[in-house]
Amino acid sequence: MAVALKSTPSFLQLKKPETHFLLRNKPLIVSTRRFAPMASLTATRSLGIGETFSNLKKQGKVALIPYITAGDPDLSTTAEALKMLDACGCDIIELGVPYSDPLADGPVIQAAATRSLARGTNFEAITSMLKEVVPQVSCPIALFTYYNPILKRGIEKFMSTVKDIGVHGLVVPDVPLEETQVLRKEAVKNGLELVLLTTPTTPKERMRAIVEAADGFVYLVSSVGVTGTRASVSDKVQTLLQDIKETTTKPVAVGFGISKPEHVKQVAGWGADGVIVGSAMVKLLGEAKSPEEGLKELESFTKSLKAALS
Ligand SMILES: O=P(O)(O)OC[C@@H](O)[C@@H](O)c1c[nH]c2ccccc12
Repeated sequence: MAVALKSTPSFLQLKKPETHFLLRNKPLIVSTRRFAPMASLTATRSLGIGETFSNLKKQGKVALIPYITAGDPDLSTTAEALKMLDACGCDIIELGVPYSDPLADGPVIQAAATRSLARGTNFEAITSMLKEVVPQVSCPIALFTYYNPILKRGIEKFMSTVKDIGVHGLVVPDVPLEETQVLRKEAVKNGLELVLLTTPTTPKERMRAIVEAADGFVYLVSSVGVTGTRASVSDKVQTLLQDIKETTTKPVAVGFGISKPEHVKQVAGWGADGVIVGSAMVKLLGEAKSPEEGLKELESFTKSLKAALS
């Protein structure tokens, strides 16, 4: 049963879509992992998002941040994909909780959510998979979910669950900026960093408020509309990056439409601290002839993006 939102999510209005993301960083060298034993679990946590970005910055490196949909094609393949993406040197992983109404997503990620839900993927199954996998992965994982499922579970309960499974972050694409406060308070209470999103149409003042409130890093959407690969990345991103960097020293990662090594190189060259790739990854994994095939294709694609950043 969906919980009615108090106000229309700003992201969905598109005229000034903002979304609030939360991601964490990973240590650059696994041996530098800092463990904070979890109260209720033996699970340990890698470095936070902000720390991972500063590790990368010290080495002049840019974060590679993939997004995949949990349970597509199935949860055991998701578990393998998380470990493989980590082994390929991804710095942060955005893991999507499939939702019936993914309005901010384009056709590829919508289809992935539909496939995953049709298999019966639910939040409980995802969290138990993550309890197993998080300790085996050196890079931080951020759970990506729409706002309704959080409201349905209750923000406090949801946040403590996310913390207990060792997840580092939370991505909520449709929470109105005005309601971020509550989410952020609970996130901070549970040691989670909330990354906020700004877009090409976010007014300067609003962008400043988002940047101010963002933890970890700022998510800059490269183009208006929904997620999905684009033939090229708009060179407006360069100016947008400069505008944001004039207002903050926080790291800025760029997402939407990025699907080739040359896109990754270009965005990194414009000064982005991180590059986010979703649909191109989801397509390889979810639309392959078999899960093994999908993992293989995803691995070589990820390596090609990683090579473009070294
Ligand atoms: O799929 P793309 O165009 O590569 O963009 C990243 C995007 O998938 C990921 O960050 C994401 C998945 N679903 C979202 C919804 C809103 C904003 C961002 C997202």
